[in-house]
Amino acid sequence: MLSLRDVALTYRNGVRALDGVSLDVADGAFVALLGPSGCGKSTLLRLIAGLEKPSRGSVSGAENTSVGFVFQDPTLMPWADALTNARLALDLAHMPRLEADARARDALHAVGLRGFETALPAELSGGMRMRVSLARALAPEPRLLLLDEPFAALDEITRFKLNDDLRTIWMQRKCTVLFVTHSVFESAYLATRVAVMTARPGRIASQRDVDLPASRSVATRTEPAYAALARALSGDLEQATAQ
Ligand SMILES: Nc1ncnc2c1ncn2[C@@H]1O[C@H](COP(=O)(O)OP(=O)(O)OP(=O)(O)O)[C@@H](O)[C@H]1O
Repeated sequence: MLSLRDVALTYRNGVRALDGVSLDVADGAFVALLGPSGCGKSTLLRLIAGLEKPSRGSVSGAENTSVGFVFQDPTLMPWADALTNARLALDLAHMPRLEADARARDALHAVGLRGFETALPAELSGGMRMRVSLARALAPEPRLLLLDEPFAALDEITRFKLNDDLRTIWMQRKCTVLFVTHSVFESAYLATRVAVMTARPGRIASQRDVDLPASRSVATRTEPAYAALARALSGDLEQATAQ
């Protein structure tokens, strides 16, 4: 569905963020992008979303697809309640209020925020604010969901819960997910495939299919197969960073 071929991007200040990225993401896949700090993971997501143009190579497959974007920071409008925040993209698309409200409410329910429609961001915890941000991305029912280290700033308990909820949403909505993370464990837990990036200028150094049962839970985190995968990915990451 989504295909990147030999993509390079050099910023105007001369920083070579990416060089030679090739990646295919099948319809319905959950791909984790794992890489060291500053390797160009965010740049890669912005390219896919059409927010940047490659200096070389091609990005295809996402042009006519609805895309949802979730950033590390929830970036909510502080004066607006959860429902209004979740409705933002629908309002910008001039969707009739009744339908937009229904869709935003559905999205808030999907992320576990039933009953918090009228809460302001300041009245919500960090995890709940991230849930609103996720609902805002989900409300237009995108086929492709791009997440840029969305849970990095959250405590471990909250992050684990959001990991499970994101897996459930992905399975229910059957969308394609591209998830950027620094965490070997998070990538192994979430994805169907993990693509490991090199240090800057970033490219895909290796990819590994995640051969764990589709249903993942707290028990997964202590299974030998999960530990073995995390160990293998740590090795991949070490090798990629040395390149
Ligand atoms: N708009 C820009 N102009 C110039 N340089 C940029 C721009 N955006 C990013 N960079 C540089 O490009 C490189 C890659 O940045 P990017 O944010 O894509 O990396 P990242 O892997 O997501 O980093 P992190 O994991 O730290 O969030 C960095 O060195 C960054 O400073």
